[in-house]
Amino acid sequence: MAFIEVAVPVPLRQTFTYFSDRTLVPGLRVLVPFGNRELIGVVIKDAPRPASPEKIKPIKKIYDEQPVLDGLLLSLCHWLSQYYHHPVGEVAHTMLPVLLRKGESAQPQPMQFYKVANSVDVETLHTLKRAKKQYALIMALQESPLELSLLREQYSASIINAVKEKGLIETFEKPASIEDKSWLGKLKIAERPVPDPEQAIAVTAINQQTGKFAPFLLEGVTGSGKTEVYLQAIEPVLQAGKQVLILVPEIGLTPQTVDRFRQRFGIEVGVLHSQLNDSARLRVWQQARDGELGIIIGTRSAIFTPLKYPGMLIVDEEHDESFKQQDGLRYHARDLAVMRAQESQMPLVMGTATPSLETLQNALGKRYGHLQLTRRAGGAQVTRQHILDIKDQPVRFGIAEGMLKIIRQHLEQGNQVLVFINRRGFAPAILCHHCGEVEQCHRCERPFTVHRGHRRLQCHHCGATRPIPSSCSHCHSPDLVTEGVGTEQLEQGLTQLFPNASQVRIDSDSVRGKDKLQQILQDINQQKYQLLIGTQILSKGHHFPHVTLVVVLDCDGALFSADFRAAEKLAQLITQLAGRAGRATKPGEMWLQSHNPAHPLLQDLVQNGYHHFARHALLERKMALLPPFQSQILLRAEAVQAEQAFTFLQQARQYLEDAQLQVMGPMPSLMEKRQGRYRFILVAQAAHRKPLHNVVRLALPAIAAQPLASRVRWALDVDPTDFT
Ligand SMILES: Nc1ncnc2c1ncn2[C@@H]1O[C@H](COP(=O)(O)OP(=O)(O)OP(=O)(O)O)[C@@H](O)[C@H]1O
Ligand SMILES: [Zn+2]
Repeated sequence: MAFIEVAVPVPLRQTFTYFSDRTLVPGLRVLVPFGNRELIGVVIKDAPRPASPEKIKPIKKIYDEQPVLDGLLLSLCHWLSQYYHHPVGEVAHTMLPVLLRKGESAQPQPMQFYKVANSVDVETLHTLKRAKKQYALIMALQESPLELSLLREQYSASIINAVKEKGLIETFEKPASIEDKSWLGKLKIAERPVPDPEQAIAVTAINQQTGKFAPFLLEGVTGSGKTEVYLQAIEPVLQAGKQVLILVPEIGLTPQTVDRFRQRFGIEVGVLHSQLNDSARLRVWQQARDGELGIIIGTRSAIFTPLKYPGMLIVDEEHDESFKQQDGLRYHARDLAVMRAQESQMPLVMGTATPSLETLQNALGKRYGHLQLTRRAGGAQVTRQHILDIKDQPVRFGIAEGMLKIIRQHLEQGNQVLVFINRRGFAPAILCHHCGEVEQCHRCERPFTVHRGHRRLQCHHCGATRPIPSSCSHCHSPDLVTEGVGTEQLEQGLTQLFPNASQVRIDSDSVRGKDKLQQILQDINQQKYQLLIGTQILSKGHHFPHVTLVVVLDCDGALFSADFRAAEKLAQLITQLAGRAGRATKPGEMWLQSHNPAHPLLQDLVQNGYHHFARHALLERKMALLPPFQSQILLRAEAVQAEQAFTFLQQARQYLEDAQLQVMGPMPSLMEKRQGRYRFILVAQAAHRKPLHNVVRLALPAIAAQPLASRVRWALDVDPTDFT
């Protein structure tokens, strides 16, 4: 009999001991009794013989023969649990694909596919033409057979059943086997551009470090050919039969990237993103683990993908906020990438035009190799940036007269214009013209956004919606007016102002659905649209060769934010937006509308660029004793009664008092109330990570044992990036 330590997915910072009739290797999944439930846990190691062995319960079931967390991932799991002060059982769960958390087999299973039945002839198909969806399904299957879960995702059960009953489709099974390194035989390098000198230096520098832990910041201005550097740097890695894992902010937003990798190497690329169904996700996980994929591209959680032959890690747009998980285990995928690269002894390339100050500081401090691309690829010119002072200027739909003129010029030359605004919806507020009352979400105490298209008000903080009222909720006057401009209104306005320019709106309301954005992006590059109106989505890595003008309507709000990262984020956004213009042969320009044209941040950015801004911002952070020169840990608490959340943090504060730490708060979060709960934060920071983490580690049990701990919602956030 053996005693085994198991990590169980419960919010307790410990492992639990069970017995088994045989020894078990770490990383296997087991079913264990826990209270009156049974839970799937992960074997951590052998446990010492407990004091009262008769009280130990048996392991009920062993799911795996091979560990689902290999040695390297298991040590990453321990590191995560330590560093983020998070229960190890929950960490192990987070690291696994959903189906494995639920107990599905980790071994590849035969897959059910559908194809068009052999007996179907043209005439039968003809009779289907009126049943449009059934017809579409048949046409799709005729192109290539589809796996069952994918088919279910795209077509309703009734449609699938209808064609099945008519005998038009039939199933077949694909065997479960996975072919180790089968991609290597198919690998062939498509024609590629000759790298310019800076690109060549970067590629060589990376390749000299093969087989070693070597983190690099690839700081390259927008359109400088960073992706081309990745492509050329991974070439020898793939040729040596090793795998490459690439993290990107959001694949839905940059489908072009995946295509570029596929086309360059002619092999299947494993793709992991949020819209993928659970079985497809598990399949990629298996293929990566068993060496069947050479390239895996995924979003944040793809950092947990097991690799049989780890060769290189790439984090594209490393500054992107989506790499930080904002609930549960609040990990930063970029920081984990550093850990993984170190464990597996491989190079890590973090690329961006707008490095986070954390990564930049590591590069400037020589902890990371620093590669720079200072020129745009293929002879494209740098986007010229300007500020338009709109004080006292007449404004229509949020656009100043002067700006309209500039837009008109670009449109008349047959070019595309991108207009950015940070707000979706019709207007960010609706208020009573008689008494001034603003319609607010009671649960968040913030104004409702007006969505004319849906005829509803929506709270952008909690999602609550209700019909647009016909009279003021306070004085009942029917005279309600909207305040400010959102994408919806801007679109209507621009249609009026430029009736001859075809336009498209791109925000999370207008591009719902999987392939819609991809289609729109294609249409944009085929010049179906002249005016592109949208939110942040438009700032992400897209290649728009015909855009020559980018207009930023309103960035003043961010200039006065209480969040110390607001300036960095704004500078990144503006620079990335500017990077969408002038990427090909035509020169591009960007105009920022502002009531504060002399603001030092805007001036610095426009005159000297992000490169200069970021180095200056680092000096400021240093003087202000802020990250990356200080480490922070944040304790958040929220409760229906503000008092409780506040008091909980105030009591917690006592346990954090230490000469080496600076503790700030409790203070209200930037968003003081959300979904009916009041929210407070407590920030602990220190110049060195170690003492900070030690104090927090010792304090946590006492904090968790406070009576209020069970009455408020609270969480710990290590290296926090979000203070809302
Ligand atoms: N050496 C080169 N010679 C010619 N064209 C190149 C070269 N390198 C890259 N390009 C082309 O330049 C364009 C921009 O390159 P790429 O998309 O790699 O830039 P990027 O730095 O990743 O851009 P961004 O960060 O702005 O998204 C692409 O169309 C690419 O094919
Ligand atoms: Zn709300």
